Amino acid sequence: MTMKATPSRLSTTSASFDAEFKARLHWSAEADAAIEQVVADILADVRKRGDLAVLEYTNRFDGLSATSVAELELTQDALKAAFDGLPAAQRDALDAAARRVRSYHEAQKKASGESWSYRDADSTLLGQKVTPLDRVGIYVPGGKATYPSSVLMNALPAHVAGVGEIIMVVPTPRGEKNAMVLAAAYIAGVTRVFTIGGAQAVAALAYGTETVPPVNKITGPGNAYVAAAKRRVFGTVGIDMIAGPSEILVLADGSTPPDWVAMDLFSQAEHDELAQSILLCPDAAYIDRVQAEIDRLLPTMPRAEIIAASLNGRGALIHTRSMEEACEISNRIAPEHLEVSSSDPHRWEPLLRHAGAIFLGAFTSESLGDYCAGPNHVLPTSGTARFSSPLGVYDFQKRSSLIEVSEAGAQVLGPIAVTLAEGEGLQAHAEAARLRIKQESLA
Ligand SMILES: NC(=O)c1ccc[n+]([C@@H]2O[C@H](COP(=O)([O-])OP(=O)(O)OC[C@H]3O[C@@H](n4cnc5c(N)ncnc54)[C@H](O)[C@@H]3O)[C@@H](O)[C@H]2O)c1
Ligand SMILES: N[C@H](CO)Cc1c[nH]c[nH+]1
Repeated sequence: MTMKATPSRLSTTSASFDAEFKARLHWSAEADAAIEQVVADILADVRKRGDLAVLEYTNRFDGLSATSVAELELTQDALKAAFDGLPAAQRDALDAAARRVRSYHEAQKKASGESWSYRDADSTLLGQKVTPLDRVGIYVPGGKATYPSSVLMNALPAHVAGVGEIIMVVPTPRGEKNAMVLAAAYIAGVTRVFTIGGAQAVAALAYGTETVPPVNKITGPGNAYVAAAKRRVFGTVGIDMIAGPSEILVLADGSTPPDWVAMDLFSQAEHDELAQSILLCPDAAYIDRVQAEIDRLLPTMPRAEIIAASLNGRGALIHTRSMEEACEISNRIAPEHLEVSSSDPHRWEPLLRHAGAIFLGAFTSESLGDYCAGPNHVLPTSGTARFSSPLGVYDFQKRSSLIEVSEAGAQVLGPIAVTLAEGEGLQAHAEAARLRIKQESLA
């Protein structure tokens, strides 16, 4: 039987558009009660039984027969050996990608990640001290594909931030270790690596076990189980964002070759059956041509089954009245990746407000951002780009306010604080400020 991928065809002029659009829109782990229940049970079990539970789930879900979690830790020698053993082309590509990702994040740190302070005229000092996190856990997915690029995207900004210890987890289904993943961990200076994944790995990092140290924050992308687990451990640890199944939205004016657009839609669909690829375009004939390219190209794809499941289940080709309307719908979707496939991308960019990353112009395939453009590929999904940002150096830092009030400053601030504290009925607050006000200022 020939496999077909026919994303839903919608039109904004149809009376049923809003309902159909809503039905297609966001997948969310919250909506999937079965996943939520499985994840809640795994988290509780790991919290209670530690290593033993991690071991059982890892053996069950990843098809291993390990006898201890310690056995699942990789040594630094193993990481180096993987790097040394790579074919030169792979080593060079990893090095080149790492250089670009590092430079981008160094620039990001300079722009917004440094401590700052200033003094008032009375020499009171005010500012913010930025400190790196002590220990972070980075999740590198590994169930349906392997992600050396996600090792770099997680670990390099952590390094640039100055994080003390970087603990990486990555599932290795059937015990198959990917040499590029290990080599990327070596290049990016990861401190410890455990070959565990899913909700059990998130739990181990959040609560700690006999073998896996507890971390301050967990970052990184993953499938629906990982996304649900991260959401649930928030509060015990920090998390970066919800970075679940991948998404692409292509906003096309019809000027890009349709096979380029079809392949860009495939590029995210091939991650996961739950991934989402959407095309928005005011030209119905162009949408037909993209569908024809989907039909032509699908049989050539090694991951055709996953692509077809994703496009049939969650994909959409949406005919809009205009590019302006396409931009407005894109803002409602708030996609992880937004490609502006237009001959005049800068005309539309100012209209676009919500997206994890915006790719401008026909030559900017989203996949270049996945690997080596420089910005981070760990991005918010499921509409969370309305309030979340790409993973960055700032995720691996925290800030403390700095306040040093001079004696003169205490005379200015004290009376204000006294009045407000008394207004709140908090007498000790008022007295603490009053004690520092000189008698002559009170007179
Ligand atoms: N948003 C982003 O920034 C971004 C970046 C890269 C990848 N991704 C996404 O990451 C995901 C990677 O998913 P993956 O599956 O390849 O790897 P993964 O590592 O996220 O998940 C694999 C793990 O899921 C768990 N699991 C699988 N089936 C289970 C079940 N029935 N019950 C309990 N646990 C189960 C297992 O523990 C397994 O080890 C994809 O959805 C991809 O689109 C997102
Ligand atoms: N597209 C993913 C983010 O959703 C990142 C990635 C890694 N490798 C390939 N792609």
